[in-house]
This record gives sequence, C-alpha cells and structure tokens, in this order.
Amino acid sequence: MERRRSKPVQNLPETIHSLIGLKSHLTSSWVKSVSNIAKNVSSSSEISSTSKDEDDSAFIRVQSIRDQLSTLTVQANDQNKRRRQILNEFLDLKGNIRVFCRVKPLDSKNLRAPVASDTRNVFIKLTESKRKTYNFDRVFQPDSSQDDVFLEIEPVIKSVIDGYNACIFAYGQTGTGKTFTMEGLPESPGIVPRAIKGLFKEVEERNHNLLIHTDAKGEIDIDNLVTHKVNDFDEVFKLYKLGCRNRATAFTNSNSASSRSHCMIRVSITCAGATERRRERNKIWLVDLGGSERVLKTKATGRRFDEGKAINLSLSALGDVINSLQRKNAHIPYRVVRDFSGQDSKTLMLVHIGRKEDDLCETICSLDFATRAKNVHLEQEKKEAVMMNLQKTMETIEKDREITLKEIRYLNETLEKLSGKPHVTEEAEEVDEIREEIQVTPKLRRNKSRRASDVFCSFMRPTASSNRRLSGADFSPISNSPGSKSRRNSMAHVRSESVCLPMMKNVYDSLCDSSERSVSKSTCAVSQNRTDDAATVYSQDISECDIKLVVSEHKKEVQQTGQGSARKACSKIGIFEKNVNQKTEFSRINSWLRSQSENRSCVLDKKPRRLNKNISLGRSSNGNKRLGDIEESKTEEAGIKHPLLLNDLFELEYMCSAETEDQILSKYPNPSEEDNASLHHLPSFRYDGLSQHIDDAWFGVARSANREEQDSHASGLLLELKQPLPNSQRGLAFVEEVVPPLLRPQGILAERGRGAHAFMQKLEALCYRTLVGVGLIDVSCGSDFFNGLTQ
Ligand SMILES: Nc1ncnc2c1ncn2[C@@H]1O[C@H](COP(=O)(O)OP(=O)(O)OP(=O)(O)O)[C@@H](O)[C@H]1O
Repeated sequence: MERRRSKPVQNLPETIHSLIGLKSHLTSSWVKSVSNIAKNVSSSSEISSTSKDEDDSAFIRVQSIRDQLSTLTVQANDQNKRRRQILNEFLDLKGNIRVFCRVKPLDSKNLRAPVASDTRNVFIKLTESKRKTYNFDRVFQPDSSQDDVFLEIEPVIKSVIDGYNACIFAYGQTGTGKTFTMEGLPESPGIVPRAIKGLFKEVEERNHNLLIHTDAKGEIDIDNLVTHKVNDFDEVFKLYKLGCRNRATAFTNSNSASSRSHCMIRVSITCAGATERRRERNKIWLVDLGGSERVLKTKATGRRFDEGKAINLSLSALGDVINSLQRKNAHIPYRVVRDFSGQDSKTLMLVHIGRKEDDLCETICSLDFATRAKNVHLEQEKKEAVMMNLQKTMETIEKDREITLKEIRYLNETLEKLSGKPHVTEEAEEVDEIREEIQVTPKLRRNKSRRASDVFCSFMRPTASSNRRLSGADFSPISNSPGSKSRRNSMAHVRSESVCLPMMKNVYDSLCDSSERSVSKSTCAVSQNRTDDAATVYSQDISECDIKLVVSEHKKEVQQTGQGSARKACSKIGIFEKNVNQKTEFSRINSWLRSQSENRSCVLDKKPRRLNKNISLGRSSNGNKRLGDIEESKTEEAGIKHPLLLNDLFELEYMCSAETEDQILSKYPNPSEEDNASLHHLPSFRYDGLSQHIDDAWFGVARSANREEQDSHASGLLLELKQPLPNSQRGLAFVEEVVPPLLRPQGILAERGRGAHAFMQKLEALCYRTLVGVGLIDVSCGSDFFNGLTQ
C-alpha cells in the first residue's frame, strides 16, 4: 500500500514544480491540472495491487501528456497574444475607420421594409429582382439591445485607457436612432453614459491614478469649451446632462424630439508615469451628429428649416473630411477630425438607418457614405512596407500556431484514450476572427480613386469652401471621360444636394431686408443591369429651390412706386414669391439621365442651348412631374436676373482663366469627334455634383429669353460659386489660376488676338477680385460647423 501511493506522491512535487514554472502564464488550466493530480492521487489508492505497475506507468504517461499540453497551451496563448498585438499594430497602421451599422426597428409591423440585415451585411431590395448588399464591420439588427451595441464598443473604451485616442460618432438620417444609441433612455442607457462609467471602472481596476477631464488643454482648442476636472461617473454625468439640456430638440415631421444640433463630448485622460500607456495624455470624442434631413420631407419652416440647413451643411463638411482622407490630401480640412483620424486613433462610425420604404433614398445615401468612410486608408503608401512585414510575421505565427494546435489536438486524443476524459485547453481555443481580419484586410488593395463626389450624397459632397481649397487639378473631368457613356448603363447612383446660399449683395438689397436662397436636390437612381436600365430601375428624384426675400412693408411701397431697376426688381419679386417651394419629382431613370446631360450641356456647351423652349408639360401616370416640368420651372424662374455680375459690367461672353489657349488645350485635349457629337461640350473640371446643381439653380435664375444674357450669366455665376471666400479673406485670396476655363475662347481669340485676350482675362480677374474685395459680391457660403470649431 505504502509503495502503491509513494510513486504518485513522489511525482507530485515534480509535477507541481513544473506547473509552478508555468504559473505566471496559467490560470484555470493550472488549477485544473493540479486538481486532476489531486484526483488521481486519491483515485490511485483504489487501484488494485495486481495492475499497479501498469497503472503507474499509465499515470506517468498521462501526467507527462498533461504537462506537455499545459506547455503547449501556454505557447498557443502566447501566439494568440502576439496575433492580437499584430492585428492591433496592423489596424493602427491602416488607421481606417471602423463602421458599424444600426438598423432601427419599424414603427409598425405592417410597413413594407426593403431593408434587411444580418450581423455583417445590410441588404437593400431595389426591385423585385435586384438587391444591393453593403458590408460593415458589424451590423446591429433591429432587435439588438443597447447591451449588444456596447459590448462591441467596449474594446475601444479599453484602448482609451491604454492611451489611444478614439472617436465614436453616430451618423444617419434624422429619426433613425442616433441619440437613442449615444444617449439612450434612463432605463436603457446608451454609449455615452456606459463609456464614461466604463472609463472610471477601468481606471479603478487598473489602479491607475488618472485625471479625467470632460475637456482638457489638448492639441485643439475650441472657443467657449469649458474644462472640468471630474472625479467620478456622477460628476461627468451631471455635466453631460447639462450639455444635453442645452442641446435644442424640437418636433419635426420625421422625429418628435429631433436634435437640432450636433453633440460632441470630449473626455481627456492624463496619466503620468504609466509606461504601458501609449501616451500620457489622450482623449475620446463621443459625437452624436445632427440628422441629415430633406426639408421637403420634414416640411420644416422657419427656425427648424434653418437648423436643418445648418446641419446638412455641416455634414457636408464631414464629407469634405472623408473626401480629403480618401484623396490622401496632405491637408485634412478640419483639425477636430484630424485629432481622431490620426495614425493610432480608433475611429468608430455608427451609421444609423431606418427600414421604411419611404426612407430608402436616405438609407442608401447613408450606407454609401458609410462605405466610403470604411474604405478610407490613411497614409497607406508610407505604411505599406511595414504592413507587408506585419502580414509576413502574422503568417509565420499562424503556421506555428497551426502546429501547436495540431499537437494539442493529438495529445488531447491520446489523453482521452488513456484516461477517458479530454483535457480542457480553453485558452488555446480562440475564434478565428483575428485571422479573418488580417486575411481580409491586408490585401493592401489600392484605393481605387473614384471621385468621392460621384457617389456622395449632397451633404457628403465637398462644400464650395473646400472646393476653393483644392487646386483646379484636383477636379478631374467627369462628364467627358471615355467611360462616361457606359456608366449611363450601369449606374448605381445616389445623389442629393442641399445647400443654402446667401443671395449676393445686389440691388435687391435696397429692396429687401434680407435674402436667401436654398437649393436642394436628391436623386436616387439605381440600375445594375447594363442592358435594361430603362426598364428596371428604382429612382427617386426631388429638386427644390427655395428663395426667400424678406421685404418690409415700407420697401414694398418703394418698390411699387420706384423707378428703373427698382421697378424691374419689384416685378420680379412677385415671381420669386410665386416660385417659393418649387418642387419637382420624377421617377424614371431616363428622365434623370436626360436631365443630367441637359444640365451639363447647359453649362458647358460651346453654344449653349436655350432651355426655355416650348416643352409640353405632362404628368406621369403616378402624378409626378417629369423632365419637362423641371425645364418649365426653370423657365418660370427665368425672370430673375442677377444684377451685379461681372459679365454685366464688362460684357464678358466667357469667363476664362488667365491661361493661354495652348495651355488650356494641352491640359484638356479635344474630345473625340464622337464625343463631340454626343456631348457637345468641353471637358469640364470642378464640375462636381454640388456645384453642378448650384449651377442648375442659378441657371434657373439666370436663364432668360435673351440668349446672350443667358450665356453670360452662366459663366459669371459659376465663377462666383467656385470662389467662395470667407469674409476674412475677401480681396486677398482670389487665385486666378483656379478660375476655370469654362469654355474655350476660340471665337474671342480669333477676334481679339491672343495678347489682347490674355490682357482682357487679367483685367477681368482683377476686376472680379476688386469686386470681391470691396464686398460688392458676396461669395460666402453659409456657416460651417467644423470650420467654426477651428476658428
Ligand atoms: N433601436 C431602437 N429601438 C427602439 N427605439 C428606437 C431605436 N432607435 C430609435 N428609437 C426611437 O426612435 C425615436 C427617434 O430616435 P432618435 O431621436 O434617437 O433619432 P435621431 O437619429 O437622434 O434623430 P435626430 O437626428 O432627428 O435627432 C426615439 O423615440 C427613439 O427612442
């Protein structure tokens, strides 16, 4: 009996000794091994004497296998840890924006829902036979809880404690649940309260002495931003609630408590002497953006209308940022965003969508924008080599890990045969998400630089102010590219525009207290079949042009009794009023395509056609207006002429750059005969969607029965819109090099001669600058949220 027991007992210290060596790495496996040994010790006492030798050797074998398994488990865990590290480094280098999508549940189960989802994809049903799929890092389906969402966000919060910068921002159409996700309800709190709580919890757990500020003197200073040092969650929450109270909400047609501004919370963390942290001071931004909205839909008026416009405009600034990041511009237009789009920042975009059929256009816009954001790769070129190395290292680790896991499996099977029980090696088993991540992502696919504006919805397109920042070369021709014809057949296109422009200072100022013009256009047209686009498209197109003139009573009297230009303008105000809220809708893609090409040729035709020809009006069967209606509405608006255009003053036929004809030709070669015949216009540049529709709108105003007037207005207006200068820069920064040569001045050249023509160009540019400088032409383009932050 004595002998029977002594052997395992003799082995015990050895085994424990070897396990203690692994203790630092092992937790549960170590404990399990020890308890197994203890079990074996007690069970060994029951072994009969006849089989003792066999049993002893089997026991020793089992122990040795267990020891090996433990060692291998440690090894596998180390490999997993290393994989995670590499993944982190990889993502850091890649610096892309992670995008999650949350789908709002339908209000009523009876509604038709063309939007479906699984955990990674959103499926859009465009027609009976056509679907579109969007892929994201994670999709929260309508029944997802706040817990589900936060579970996925939590690693970001942990990385903030590790010293990384982070930004979590909610984006989406109004009423889709951004505030619900970020702020939540008292009974189901959202990300912000949970994140703040999480930060304090992590701090406590790690026993760090951290300072947490709701704001701190970081690299970015924002006017009127107050900094508070906070000690616990309650203090932060009180501040947060105070901030929320100051955030206006109001009833709109789309949301009974719509947030009428953005909400940005910055939490700064300082921790000196924590060497394991990425940096001593870092921050996390928690942003609930205002919802994009179409004023047509929300039917907002007055203040609500203004708020909606401001939100849309500032969202377009965000579009600028994404655009710049995508173009890999050295200059990212907004410092706040740069703060969290840097190399080792974790940026998480939570795009929110609804499922209603009515909202399909907005849903597609949001999903397209989110997809663009997801594909942003920061400074990829510089990092490609490092990423390649990481990928190779990862492959080596993967191979080693495979071998380790194979050995573990083999030993487990042997152990099972010997002892009848499998050895549990939980730590070594890891879901292969990491492998998936690193295999999918490191293809180092080059970012095919499609023009961002081609797919951005309006509020995501570059604003006029960012267009100004970009050089002319940044604007590649879109309409004349050889592929442009085939694109007509394979469109998957979503556009929408919304922009508010103050009317330029003009003679109306003497008549009006204030004037404002808002132009918006949304188009959603999708056809994925190259051959049957006419038959199988989903399209929805809405244009609107709101013009507001505020005329006080006494001025009306002046108008009624006034003379000359005042009398003229007075008669036109009537037309303005008549056309307020001009709406046009049509639902066929052909109409949409036609309107696009019409619009383009209007701007760029050598001999622009008159649009106000007699076009028969008619309603489509569904009651929507069609192309004819649009043209008609333009004609209706044609009575208004901008009074103070450069063209009026100098009788310019074309607004040209200071480039010589040869320079222009070498930059923009002649289109082929075929192209010429079909397009009848010259290569355009800076002809992105936003300015296009602004142009359209202005055309609506400028077009008149007089052909010459029509032409001259067109170019003059374009020039103004492409040179929007903030007030502070007026007269200083009008760069003539970026004035687009809208039309080749062949006719003028022939008439004037090259030298005289160049001189005239210089003179024109100089005059224009002077007018801008003295404030006679207002080229500002409304307020800019992000810009405001950086002032
Ligand atoms: N996932 C969800 N589950 C249940 N209710 C939701 C969900 N998402 C949103 N809601 C509800 O829908 C309504 C609108 O949501 P919310 O105000 O968060 O939208 P929003 O996107 O912030 O809108 P806005 O941009 O106009 O401020 C709220 O009553 C909210 O409680």
